[in-house]
Amino acid sequence: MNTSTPRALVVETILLHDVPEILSLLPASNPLLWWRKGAGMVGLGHTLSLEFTGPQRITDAAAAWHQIAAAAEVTDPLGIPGTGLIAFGAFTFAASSALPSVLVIPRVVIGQRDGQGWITRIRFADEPANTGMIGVIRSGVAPGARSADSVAGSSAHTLLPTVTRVEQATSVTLSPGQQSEAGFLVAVDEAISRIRHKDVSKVVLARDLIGQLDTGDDIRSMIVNLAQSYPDCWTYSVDGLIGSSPETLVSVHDNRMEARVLAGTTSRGVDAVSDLQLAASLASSTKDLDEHGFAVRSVVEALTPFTSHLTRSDGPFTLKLPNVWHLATDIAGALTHGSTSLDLVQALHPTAAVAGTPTAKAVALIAELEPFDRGRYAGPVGWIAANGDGEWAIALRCAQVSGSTITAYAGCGIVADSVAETELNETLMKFRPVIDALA
Ligand SMILES: C=C(O[C@H]1C=CC=C(C(=O)O)[C@@H]1O)C(=O)O
Repeated sequence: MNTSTPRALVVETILLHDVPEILSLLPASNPLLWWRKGAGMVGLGHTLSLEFTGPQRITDAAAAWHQIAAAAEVTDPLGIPGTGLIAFGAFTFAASSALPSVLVIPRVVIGQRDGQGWITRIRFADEPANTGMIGVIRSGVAPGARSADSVAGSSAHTLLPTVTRVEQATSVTLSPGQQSEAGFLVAVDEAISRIRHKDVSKVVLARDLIGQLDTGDDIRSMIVNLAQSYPDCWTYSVDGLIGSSPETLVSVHDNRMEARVLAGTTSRGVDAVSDLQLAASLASSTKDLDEHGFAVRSVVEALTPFTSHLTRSDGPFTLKLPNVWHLATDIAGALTHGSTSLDLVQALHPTAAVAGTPTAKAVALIAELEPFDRGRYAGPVGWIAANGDGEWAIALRCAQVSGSTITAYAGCGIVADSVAETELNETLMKFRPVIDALA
C-alpha cells in the first residue's frame, strides 16, 4: 500500500427525492460507475485513492479498508446497499501485474436503488464541510438529462456536482495487441496438448486488442453505450477499467452472499429458431458442461468454509446476452463468520471461469502462454461498504484506458475437447460489447 495511516473521513448521505439520470452524471475525468438494471452509483472526484500490489493485494486492501471504515464518522439515515461510506475497487488478475490494484473513495456518490435515491459526500475530518460540492448540473451526457431544478427539492442546487456535456464520443478501431490471432491459435493448441498430458484439467486463455484515443475523445460515451446495450450486466468504470460483465464474483448484503458462475459459451442465432437450437446444444454440450463444472466447483470449494446452507440453482441454465449464450449457475448462502465481501473476493479469486483447474498450475500456464499482462482484466471489480458488504463482478468484456491507449481483453476456457478455431471465434463474440461501444 502506498499511503501512511489515512486521515479520518466524515461521510454524510441524504435522500434525493427525484434522482437525476445517473448516467448523465458521469464526470469527464476519472468517472466511477457501478450500474445494473437501472440501479447503482456514480462516483465523482477522489477523496482517497489507495494502491496495492503483489500477492497480498486483496488482503492488504481489506485491512486498509477496515482501518478507514473504523475511523470514519458516517451519517447514513438510509442504510441501503451503496449508501454511507463506499469505495470502488479494481484488482489485477495476477499477483505479478505491473498495474496496481486500487480502492477509490470518491468525493461524491449519487445512487439509486429500489426506487430510492441518495447523495453521499465524503471529506476528510480536517477539511471544511463544503469541500467537494461544486454547483449544479449544467448538461448531461445522456439524452433526457434534467437540470438540478427538477431534482431533490430546494437543496439540490447546492448538492449536485457540475457535469460537462460529452463533446466528442470516443470512436476507436481496435487491432490485435501483443497476442495475435495466430498466436492465440498456437497457445490454445499448446494448452490442449498440456491438458491431454494431464498437466492441468482446464485453463482460460485470453488475447488482447489495442487502440489509440484521439485528443478530446470522451470515454463517457463508451460507458453509456455499454450500460444501455447490456442492462443485465454490471457496467463498471474504475480507474480506467471499463466494461459490462455478466459474471457476479460475489455480492454480500446482511450476512448473505450470492454469486453467478459463468463458463460455457455459444453464439446467438440469426433467428428465433436457430437461437433456441444454439441454446439447447449449449445446455447439452459435454465440452461446455465440463468447462462449467470446473468453474462451479472452484466457487463452491472457496465459499464452503465461509457459509452455511450453500444452495445452487438447478442446472446450469442458459443465460441470454445480446452477444452470446452462457451456461450459468447461481449460488447463494448464509455467511457464518461475518466475513466481508473482500474476504470472499480473496477466497474466490481467481475462479476456474478465468484461470482454470488446478488454480496454481493454470495461473502458471497462463503466464507461460499469454505474452501480455492481463492487468485488471479477469480480476475483481466492484465496491465495498463501511460494514464490508459489497458487490463484485469479474472484470470481463472490458478495456483498460491508460493515457491515450485502450486495451481490450477476451478469453475462453480451454478443456480437452476444445478446438482452437472455435475458441478464436468465441473471443470475437466476447470482444463485441467493447468494440460496439467504441464504434
Ligand atoms: C474469460 C471470459 O469469459 C469467461 C466467462 C464466461 C464464459 C467463459 C467461457 O465460456 O470460456 C469464460 O470462462 C471472457 O469473457 O474473457
